[in-house]
Amino acid sequence: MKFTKMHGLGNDYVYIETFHQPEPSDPSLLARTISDRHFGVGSDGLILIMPSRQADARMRMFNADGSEGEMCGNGVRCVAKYLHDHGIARKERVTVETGRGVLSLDLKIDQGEAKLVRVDMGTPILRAAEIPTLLPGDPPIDAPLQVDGQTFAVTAVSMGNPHAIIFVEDSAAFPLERLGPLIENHPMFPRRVNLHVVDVFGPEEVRMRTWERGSGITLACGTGACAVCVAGVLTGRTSRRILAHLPGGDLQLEWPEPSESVFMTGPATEVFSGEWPAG
Ligand SMILES: N[C@@H](CCC[C@H](N)C(=O)O)C(=O)O
Repeated sequence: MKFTKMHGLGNDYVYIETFHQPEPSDPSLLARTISDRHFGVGSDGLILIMPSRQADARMRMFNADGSEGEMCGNGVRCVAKYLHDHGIARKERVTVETGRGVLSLDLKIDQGEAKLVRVDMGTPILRAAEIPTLLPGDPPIDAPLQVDGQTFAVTAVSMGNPHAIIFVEDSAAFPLERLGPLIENHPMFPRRVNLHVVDVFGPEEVRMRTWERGSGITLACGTGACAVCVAGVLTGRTSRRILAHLPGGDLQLEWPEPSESVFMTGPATEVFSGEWPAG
């Protein structure tokens, strides 16, 4: 089975395209084996690029633990790049069907290759029941969450997948490795959650670190950066257009109006291709 390794700001996935080969029989199991950084290719998960009746392609994403996520912001930029660069949809605007509907992506082409992608990520979901979270508030804004004897102020936002945002003084000092799994699996988040700790440098600039549901610490999270942009506006900490510094690099986020889409702009990079022995 042919695969391509790609990343968005170091958030790396193994991509398997099923336009020209059969779908893997058990993508959840394949995600677990192929993502292993010692015994597999090594990645934050697996992404399938599949034919779609509604869009140029359909994306399915699986975390490193084999669980399926509804959306992946860094992943969908790479899918758009793959569609363009590999000749499946050689256009400057492509559409991708995801777990949160059909998204539209604009590609910046340089010497025949897509380098930068701007994505219409759709409107954020702010109803607590649909995020889903049992935290107080609709949406929960700086709601108290007790973890390990401490209380954190948490804002919850869904971009199709669930996110919890905690604003802190110094995200670099936050014990993400220890508290990440406790918050991911907290009873307040019935479908688990992606956690982001954020320090605000100014109304238009933040720094963030992420613990991802199903994959642990990653170098970047696209849907998470969108959720941080929304949480910054909801809590009055940032303006509607921000630059987010993530461990793997920078993303630009924009949420023009409360009822409108969030837009994310960032790079997409292909690393190498190979063949995996079994599907
Ligand atoms: N890295 C992604 C998000 C991947 C899915 C997430 N771990 C989940 O389970 O919701 C991104 O760039 O958005």
